[in-house]
Amino acid sequence: MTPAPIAVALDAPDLETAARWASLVTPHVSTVKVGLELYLRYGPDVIASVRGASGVRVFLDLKLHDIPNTVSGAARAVARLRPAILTVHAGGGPAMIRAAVEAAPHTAIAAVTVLTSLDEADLERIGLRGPAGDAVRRLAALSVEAGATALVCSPHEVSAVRREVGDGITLITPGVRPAGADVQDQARVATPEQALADGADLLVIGRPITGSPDPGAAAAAIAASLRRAS
Ligand SMILES: O=C(O)c1cc(=O)[nH]c(=O)n1[C@@H]1O[C@H](COP(=O)(O)O)[C@@H](O)[C@H]1O
Repeated sequence: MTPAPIAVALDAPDLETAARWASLVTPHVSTVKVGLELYLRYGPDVIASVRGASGVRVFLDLKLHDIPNTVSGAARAVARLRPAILTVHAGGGPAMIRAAVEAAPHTAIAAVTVLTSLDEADLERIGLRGPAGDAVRRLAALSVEAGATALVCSPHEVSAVRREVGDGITLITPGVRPAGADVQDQARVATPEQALADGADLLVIGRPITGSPDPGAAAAAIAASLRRAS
């Protein structure tokens, strides 16, 4: 069976747990995501550990955000690990995004538009007035112009972003919760079925899978619900 278009966020406190989660979910999902918690603790070795024997695609979510020269060096430093995807913050601007794209030519640079944990009151406070969708579309357009081949947005904006950037750009949506699941610190959420129907290419799902007593079964259940819905 083809693995589902899901990146399981391995936000684990230790490498053993992350590697265990990765091996339990990889028959069911296409990708695993390594974020700041694991990478800052274990560094580059974490990539080989979670890739394991299966060779699953690894999404390295470091959300780089600095001046272009610094991001260029950082992207070059991790490019040798050959992650399939590397995140940068779109708010770093076009020159920064382009620097990452040029420094990691074999990795898809994914620009994070507006974090899915922010609601409109938060955006107002940080000076991004108006609907979240407006900021997301603006950041998406500038990121693609700067060479990003993937974008991260919430499921709420994914159809508008698809209209903005067209086909050929990978749209990645965190903020995904199965019906009835706790939204925790996410603000702009939808179900996996809805996110996919609205045009997402890859769903980032963490705690609804890794917080389950049986992460393999939780991943398999979401993958099956996506197959039924498609
Ligand atoms: O870049 C990301 O992956 C990301 C962007 C964003 O806007 N929101 C967001 O939640 N994420 C990541 O997606 C994952 C979501 O995890 P859960 O909320 O546990 O499903 C976390 O690893 C976040 O770091």
